[in-house]
Amino acid sequence: MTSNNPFAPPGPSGRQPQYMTVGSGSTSESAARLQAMLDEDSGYGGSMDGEAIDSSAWHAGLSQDRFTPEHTPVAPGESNAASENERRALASHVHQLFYNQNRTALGRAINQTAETLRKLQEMNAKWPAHYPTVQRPPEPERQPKIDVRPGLAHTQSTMDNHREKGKAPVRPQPPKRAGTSLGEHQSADAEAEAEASSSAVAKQPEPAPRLVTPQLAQDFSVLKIELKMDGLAQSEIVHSLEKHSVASLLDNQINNSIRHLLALRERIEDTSSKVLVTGDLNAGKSTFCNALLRRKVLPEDQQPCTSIFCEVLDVRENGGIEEVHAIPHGYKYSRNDESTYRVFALKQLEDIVIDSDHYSQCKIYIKDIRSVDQSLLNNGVVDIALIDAPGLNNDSLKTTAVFARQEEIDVVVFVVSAANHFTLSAKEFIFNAAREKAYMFMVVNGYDNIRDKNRCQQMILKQIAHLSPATFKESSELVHFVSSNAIPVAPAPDNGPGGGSGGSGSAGASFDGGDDKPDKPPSDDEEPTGKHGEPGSPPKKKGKGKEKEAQDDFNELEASLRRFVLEKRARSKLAPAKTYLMNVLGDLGTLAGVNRDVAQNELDRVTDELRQLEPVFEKSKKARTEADDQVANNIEDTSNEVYQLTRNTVNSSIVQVAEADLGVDYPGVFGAYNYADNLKVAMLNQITETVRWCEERAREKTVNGVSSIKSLGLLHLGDQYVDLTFRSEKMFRSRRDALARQVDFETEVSDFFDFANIWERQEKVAGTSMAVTVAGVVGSRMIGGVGWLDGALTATKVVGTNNIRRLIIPGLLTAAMLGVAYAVSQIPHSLPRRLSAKLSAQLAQLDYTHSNATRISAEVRRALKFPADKLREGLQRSVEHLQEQKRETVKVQQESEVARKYFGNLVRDSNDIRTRVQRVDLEGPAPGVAAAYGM
Ligand SMILES: Nc1nc2c(ncn2[C@@H]2O[C@H](COP(=O)(O)OP(=O)(O)OP(=O)(O)O)[C@@H](O)[C@H]2O)c(=O)[nH]1
Repeated sequence: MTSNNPFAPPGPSGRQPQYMTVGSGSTSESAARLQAMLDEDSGYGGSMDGEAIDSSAWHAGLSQDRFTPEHTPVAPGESNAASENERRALASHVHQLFYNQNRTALGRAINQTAETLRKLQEMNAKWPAHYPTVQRPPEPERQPKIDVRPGLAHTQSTMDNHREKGKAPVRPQPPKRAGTSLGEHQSADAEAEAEASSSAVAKQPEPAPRLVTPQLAQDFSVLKIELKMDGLAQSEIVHSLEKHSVASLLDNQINNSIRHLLALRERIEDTSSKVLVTGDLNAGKSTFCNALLRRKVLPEDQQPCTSIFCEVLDVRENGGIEEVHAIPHGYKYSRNDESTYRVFALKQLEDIVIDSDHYSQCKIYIKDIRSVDQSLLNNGVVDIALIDAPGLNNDSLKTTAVFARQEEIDVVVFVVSAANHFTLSAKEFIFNAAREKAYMFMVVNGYDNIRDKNRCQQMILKQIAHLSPATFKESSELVHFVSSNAIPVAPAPDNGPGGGSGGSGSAGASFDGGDDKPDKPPSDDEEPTGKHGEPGSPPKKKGKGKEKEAQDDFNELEASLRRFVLEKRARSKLAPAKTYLMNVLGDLGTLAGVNRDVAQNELDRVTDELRQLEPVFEKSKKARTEADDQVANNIEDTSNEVYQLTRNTVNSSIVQVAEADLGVDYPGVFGAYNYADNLKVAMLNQITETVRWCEERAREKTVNGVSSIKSLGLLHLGDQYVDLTFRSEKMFRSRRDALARQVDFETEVSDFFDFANIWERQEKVAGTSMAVTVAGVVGSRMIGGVGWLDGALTATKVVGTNNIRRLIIPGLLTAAMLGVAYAVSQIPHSLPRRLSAKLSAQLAQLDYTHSNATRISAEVRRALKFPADKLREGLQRSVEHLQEQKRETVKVQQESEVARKYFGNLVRDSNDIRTRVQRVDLEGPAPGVAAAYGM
């Protein structure tokens, strides 16, 4: 298409083609302003708290979804050519197509985003995501969920004061993943970002583990975690939260987000637009609604009557049946479920609207008697529902305010009495609603009653300027001074809502103005009615009657309202979805980016940790084996050594006990037996003492052994080695005096005379005679009891036959005496030997040496075994601990690997969806339209 195409917009067209204008020619400029106004409307249609619609690029164009009726009311003198109408109809269809395309694209994006969020939930359950906390600046206004009305600002400042004044709360130890958060291991980007930030931020206390930079936290809009706790700053609360708590908060947030996305999907799929008509009691709301419908549907009365919300819908939505569905309190309306409402005929409406005791609202299905191009309800493009609200008074003010905030309310029409102006309730309502919906459609009704119309306009506009500056700015388009009762309406159904301005019965054709028109015909000197406040706006033709003027004004209002509703629809339905999607996907991207980096950091950290852990683990295993061997050897060597030492020492002690100076004095032959007993005791003591000495040595060796085990422990376990107090005195507590009981031998006479030994000894001793020898021999025989005769014979042999007779008697005596004396004198020498020999024999029989050596070495072994076992346990524990650490680290490594991949993909996916959402152009002309019109 070229610029000379027959559909080219007439007149100088800026960004707004003229053929788009609905209504009189005089409104095109206003319409253009409305577009500009919509550009700036950041609150209207916003469905979420704080949800901002970035409409800076908004401009009116072909893309705008608007009703282009075949017989659009036009200003006098404007061409209403068929081609114009066709073009408008065509444009309307194209716009609808474009709207549908956008709606489908957004619907698909919503599904994908919800699915992505669900997957994030699953991931978050396995790998608790790191979450940037909201580190709110101290200004009270930054508190998003707290009323921004100045009066309430102190709420937040109190919290901050708490934070400043209160002592810093004790923060728990960081969770395990501490080292991996960007707060500590910032990625290059995050670092650059941190550097770019103010020094104040840099001076902030060390970011807590799971926090990322505050800047990132600020970026979050939808998935922001809001926490409130008295006296604690947000960040401090999150600081103190364990990672699973953060994860469950995020999970909760995701749930909310998914819920909201589904609500948005429902909303964009909903083809209807709801217009809430509210205002003071008796302002003429019902009359206004009836005028819009050109039919007397709602009861009008001079006294307050509407006390429930009455929603007027097109009859097609109820299968073509005109009726009223009254919804009792506590029921959620569902048209297909008759148990949720009660059905009444239209004529019963009068009774229903006042019955607020039983019903909360009602749905009125009516047939709009006007044609599709004139009808507001049945306009061929969008299903509009008109909601007549109860007059604002103390009871319903709150309810209406809540109602007005509902997402499905696209437009609020405020009806104010021209005579009464704004009441306190009205002001309060507008002030509150202005936060949600920046623009409001104002209908100043009952204008016919006003004589000084200029003054009235000025006063009302002044009030509007104060109450809703945005609306005031566009007052020419949004503020209308009309007389609703001047509009001819079709009569009420039989016995239906009575009173008011029932028309002649020919719908939309009769302009008789009704019975109760208070106006008299205008006089020439009367102020002209018409658009207010527009400099240079042409005065109304004076020749025409007031009725016609009032109808023109109302027509103008209708055109503006239709524009407002239809144009708003695209923004109020699609824009919140787009904005929310952009926000949530932006958040997802940020969250994913942060977590991808965290996962990467974590992966790097654990990989590094594993690299370091591997040799430590191997070393620990080796140490365990080595120390095990060393300890075993230590025990073996020590106990063997102790065994040998004991054995040798005790053996030699036994052998030498006879020679040892036992300190027992020989009291003489008469105390020989005592001497023998004492000797025995002394010998036993000597041997016992030797054993004790061995035990002492064994104790020393054990102490050495224990300390060498300790050094092994310290060497291999370091700090983890648990030192044990070794109390060596507890060793060898028993069996030390057992020997005396075990050894049991009697001293015999023969023990006193060790002849064999004496013989040996006398040869060595000088001066001993043969007689001694003889005496010894004889004596020994005699004493030995072998027989004295043998001894005598032997002596004969020795002495010789010749001397025998001479020597026999004295010699024998002497010899015997000498021998006995000698033997007796040898008792101190003989007895110890004999006793020691006997002792030795008995000890040998008792296996004394071996059993003591075994006992002592066993005790040593036992004493060493305890610390050795402890050391082994410690080493084993250390190995197991390292093994566990390794297992854990490998697990974290695998999880981080998975998380890194997942979040990497999430970054990509969320960006992809976001790009697609971004491409959904709610602002510019549809590409098809642009092409068709050569734009
Ligand atoms: N003169 C004049 N009277 C009007 C106009 N609009 C409505 N009225 C009358 O004002 C009275 C109240 O009108 P309603 O439409 O019932 O007012 P309402 O705001 O719906 O009242 P409630 O729903 O009870 O709050 C009726 O008697 C109407 O006929 C108007 O533009 N001019």
